[in-house]
Amino acid sequence: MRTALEPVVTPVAMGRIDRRAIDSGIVGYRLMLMAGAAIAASVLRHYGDAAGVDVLCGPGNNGGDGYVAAKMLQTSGMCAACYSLGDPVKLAGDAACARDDWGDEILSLEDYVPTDGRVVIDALFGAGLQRDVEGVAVRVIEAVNAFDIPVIAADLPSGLSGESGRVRGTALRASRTVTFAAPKPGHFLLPGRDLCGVLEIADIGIPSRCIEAETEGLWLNRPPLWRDALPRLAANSHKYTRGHLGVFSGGYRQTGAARLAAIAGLRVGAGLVTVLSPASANAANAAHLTTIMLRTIDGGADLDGLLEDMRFNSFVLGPGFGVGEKARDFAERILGAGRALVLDADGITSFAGYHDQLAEAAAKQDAILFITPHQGEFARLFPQIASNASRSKVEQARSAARETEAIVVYKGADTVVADPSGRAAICDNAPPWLATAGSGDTLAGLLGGLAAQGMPGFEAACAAAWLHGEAANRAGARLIAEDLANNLPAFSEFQEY
Ligand SMILES: NC(=O)C1=CN([C@@H]2O[C@H](COP(=O)(O)OP(=O)(O)OC[C@H]3O[C@@H](n4cnc5c(N)ncnc54)[C@H](OP(=O)(O)O)[C@@H]3O)[C@@H](O)[C@H]2O)[C@@H](O)CC1
Ligand SMILES: [K+]
Repeated sequence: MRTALEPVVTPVAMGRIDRRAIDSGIVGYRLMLMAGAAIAASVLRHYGDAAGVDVLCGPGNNGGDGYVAAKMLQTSGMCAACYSLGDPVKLAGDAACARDDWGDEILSLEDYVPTDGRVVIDALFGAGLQRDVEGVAVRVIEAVNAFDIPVIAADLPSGLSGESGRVRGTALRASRTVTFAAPKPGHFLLPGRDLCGVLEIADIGIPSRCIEAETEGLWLNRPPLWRDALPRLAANSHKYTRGHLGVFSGGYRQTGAARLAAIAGLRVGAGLVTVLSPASANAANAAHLTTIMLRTIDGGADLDGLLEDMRFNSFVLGPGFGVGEKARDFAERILGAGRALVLDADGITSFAGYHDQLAEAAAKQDAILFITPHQGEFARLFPQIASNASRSKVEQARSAARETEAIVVYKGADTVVADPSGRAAICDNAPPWLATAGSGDTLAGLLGGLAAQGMPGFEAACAAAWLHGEAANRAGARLIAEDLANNLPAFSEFQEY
């Protein structure tokens, strides 16, 4: 069974999706009934033997979901109590219908105290959170977090921005989050992912055509997004049809990073991989290389000579390379010769303050530039984008991709890939133990190896990030970077996902 692409939609786009569904004849309150039912079902499934449920209801439609869930749980025989933030008489529209259908006592949120054995439904704020949480809501959120009782969040843990995954003042820490129709960026971007607990995506009867009409080129990074673009071996494939990856080594004492990248590039399928080493580091590299070849590249003239061989079609520059003019010069020569370049680590830092020069080089015909910054490198290369904290990691990566004509792999436990056209994907499969020395070098090699095989840029970057996480999961918690390449899955395993 081949599963479909998984779109991720912003809260604003979700509002448009709701309106499309309602305009097509679906009754708005019906959506709220379905949303409340999904929350109630989750409570019964996971906490059915709790002593009771306390439903914390906000002043908007998120609160409405809470009243619906409370009614359904009460009808199922569970003891339910509703607490309102503000005067429930002021509720309007569907939320007012839900309050009336609840029809039982509504207590003030001021009077709520967490109670052992009971479950909390968090229906204070969802997609409509526009500003920092304040007042009694802060006190209650902090009390619930401190009490450590099960919390089921309606749509989003209250206080979490569905757009950016950031906390607005304070936020509840949920055990489970039930969202509706499609996940939001805040469910995957950190710290949001940690605050959501287990994420459930409930079908509330919104037709998929309404979701598809409003998706804005953002997906969860999963194999359906790129598996059809993976390199495929044909009976007549030979090593040169599988591409030739060149990985630049640093000096005598900085050679390991390049070898990690080179091994990953070979393991992911590049036909040939050559470590491009300064003469001073040849002995160190030669002592450790077998299948991977070695060639001396000291200066620009050596590199120009190598670039005359069109079979060298992809390069990794940066791991252990050193920061400075030489890295900039090499990157510009490679892009100028119309090759794929993965600019990583020192390669990225070398362009801090020279960002326009990089964009100019990336615009050269046939050049494909990948930039793979972690947070610190991103801030060095794109200080203005990074300092705009109101924009999500997705939006920041998109801006960086547009500005540099590059495919940006903005790394972290929530790696975001973005391309200049605005397509973007969020990765959620990286285990915490992937944060280890040499992990980034391996990712750069995977990407260089896929690019060498001619995989289109956006898909190659998404595949590299996902494979990197998958290999780490397979290797387990004692992972060191050397293990990653040996734990890559065969492509055939998920081509039929
Ligand atoms: N649309 C649909 O069809 C469906 C929608 N569904 C549900 O609706 C939810 C979205 O509902 P929503 O748009 O009413 O927003 P919601 O999250 O309830 O918050 C808005 C209220 O909170 C207030 N408020 C905001 N920030 C605040 C703060 N910091 N501190 C204090 N107050 C603050 C804000 O006040 P205002 O800013 O207007 O003064 C307003 O009163 C969505 O997440 C999902 O659960 C489902 O039923 C499925 C069908
Ligand atoms: K909520």
